Amino acid sequence: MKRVVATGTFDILHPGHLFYLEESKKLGDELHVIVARDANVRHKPRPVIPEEQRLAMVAALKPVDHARLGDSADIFAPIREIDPDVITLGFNQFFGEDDLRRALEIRGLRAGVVRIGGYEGPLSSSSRIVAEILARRRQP
Ligand SMILES: Cc1cc2nc3c(=O)[nH]c(=O)nc-3n(C[C@H](O)[C@H](O)[C@H](O)COP(=O)(O)O)c2cc1C
Ligand SMILES: Nc1ncnc2c1ncn2[C@@H]1O[C@H](COP(=O)(O)OP(=O)(O)OP(=O)(O)O)[C@@H](O)[C@H]1O
Repeated sequence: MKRVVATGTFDILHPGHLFYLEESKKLGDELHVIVARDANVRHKPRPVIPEEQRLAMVAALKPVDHARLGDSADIFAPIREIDPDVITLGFNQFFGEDDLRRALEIRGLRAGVVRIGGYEGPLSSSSRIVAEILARRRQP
């Protein structure tokens, strides 16, 4: 049984998320998704959708076998529990492949790291969807 872990914020779902999760699932038998905690999203504006609601939507997607909220303090705690064969990074995730490989090795975790490509859709980005909503709803 080959386990794959995918991660992300998943604030306002779009086909780019689906593409990332489908490609991740193809790399193994069981796809586990770690959804970022609200408090841990500091590299961009805080998510609009609360963490439990983001988790519920991700868990309902076809390629996803298991989804959970991430740990608040140690991002490697869920990895230790799941013990995946592969961890996928999305095309725009800020973690570097080699940095992540090194961090796993230091902790004695055996997972390989694979970067998934980008999906080209007209509105396949949570922040672009938010920007589009703001632009369309702006009062004249
Ligand atoms: C291997 C790995 C494990 C992660 N585990 C957690 C976690 O336990 N808790 C959490 O809040 N975020 C965790 N994250 C971070 C987020 O899921 C997400 O990748 C990060 O916030 C980048 O978000 P983005 O998808 O918006 O670029 C993890 C990321 C990686 C790469
Ligand atoms: N268009 C896309 N193509 C492929 N993968 C994507 C796409 N958009 C997001 N992903 C991947 O899905 C996962 C979760 O993405 P995230 O929650 O950061 O959404 P996002 O749309 O990229 O957000 P934002 O626009 O705010 O940066 C990440 O691994 C990310 O790389």
